[in-house]
Amino acid sequence: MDALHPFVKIRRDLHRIPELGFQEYKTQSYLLNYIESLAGEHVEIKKWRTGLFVKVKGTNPSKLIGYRADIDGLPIEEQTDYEFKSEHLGRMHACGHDLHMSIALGVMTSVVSNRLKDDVLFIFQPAEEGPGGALPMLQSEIMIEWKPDILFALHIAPEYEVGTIATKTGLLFANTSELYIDLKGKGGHAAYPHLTNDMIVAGCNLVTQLQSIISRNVNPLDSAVITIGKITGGTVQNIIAENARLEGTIRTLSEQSMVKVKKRIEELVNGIEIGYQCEAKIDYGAMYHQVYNESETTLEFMNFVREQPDVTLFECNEAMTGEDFGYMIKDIPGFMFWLGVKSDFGLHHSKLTPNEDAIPVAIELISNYLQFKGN
Ligand SMILES: CC(=O)N[C@@H](CCC[C@H](N)C(=O)O)C(=O)O
Repeated sequence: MDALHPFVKIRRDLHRIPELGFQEYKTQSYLLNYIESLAGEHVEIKKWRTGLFVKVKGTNPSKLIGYRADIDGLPIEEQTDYEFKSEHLGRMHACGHDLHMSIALGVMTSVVSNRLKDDVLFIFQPAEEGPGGALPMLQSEIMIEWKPDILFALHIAPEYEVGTIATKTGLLFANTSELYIDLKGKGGHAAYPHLTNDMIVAGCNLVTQLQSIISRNVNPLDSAVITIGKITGGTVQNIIAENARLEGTIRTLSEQSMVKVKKRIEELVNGIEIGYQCEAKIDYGAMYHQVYNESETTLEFMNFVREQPDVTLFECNEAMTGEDFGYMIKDIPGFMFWLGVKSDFGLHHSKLTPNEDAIPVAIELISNYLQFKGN
């Protein structure tokens, strides 16, 4: 039987211990443990909340190249058949951050043993799924001092075969905003609806109305999404619900559409308040800036990928996914790309099973890219 690739083993170790945003204590300690085993005078480690900055010094640096990997998991009960399944009840690495971390550790190992001329900053970022670690990390004293000259990141893509690298210049990921709507009416006996204001009925009606914003208020050529992923409300089956809460997310390709969608949400919620004689509160939670790939660095990377024997470049369209990495490359030139990991189940699914062959492929590609870019 073939021995397990060392970074596949690391991915599996990390897969067992998914933690939510800003609670990544075990993850941080696992990463630290590994990175300290590499450490020498050329490796400088700084902790930032539950994340890490690791600088691998070059031999004669003229720039700092940044590479970011996100580290948090999701509130999902895993349903894979893995023998290395999540050990944390109701938590899962269902967005591939376990692969993102193991690939970054593999690249770091290669850069430490094969130093570049330039410095490389590895950023292990907490809370990508929410409430967002990129912006506070970017504003931290550490990153102000260690501000990369260029910066990149990857995201696994279950829809592409292993060996596919997909990206484009310009807009890659949408603008996002979380959406929380609390409704408060008047509860009462299930048999006396005329004496109550039922927030289950109001909430369901609102969910349906929200869909009309996308179909009737947003230019069809400027896509947007409103997804309500969770509804809670009521107490038991024979009591009319006094409260309901809708939790969702808004995605838009343009920043103007985000403003417009929010304005329409507020108008419709206002209508619900009047129509159902209830009180409503809207909270937008975390918002992420779009991921916009800077032309020069992206084109250079795309040309580099085209020359590599084991990978194929695919020029993809933009996606409605969000990523707070968008904040990091708002002012620092850089890019993000998709890494093919073919899985029958997609991102945020309880049965996501990325093909681990993508791990060595990515480590080799990124290590070679860094040798090309940083020497
Ligand atoms: C790559 C990915 O799946 N990212 C998440 C980011 C979530 C941002 C925030 N919590 C929201 O829901 O708006 C995504 O769901 O796209």
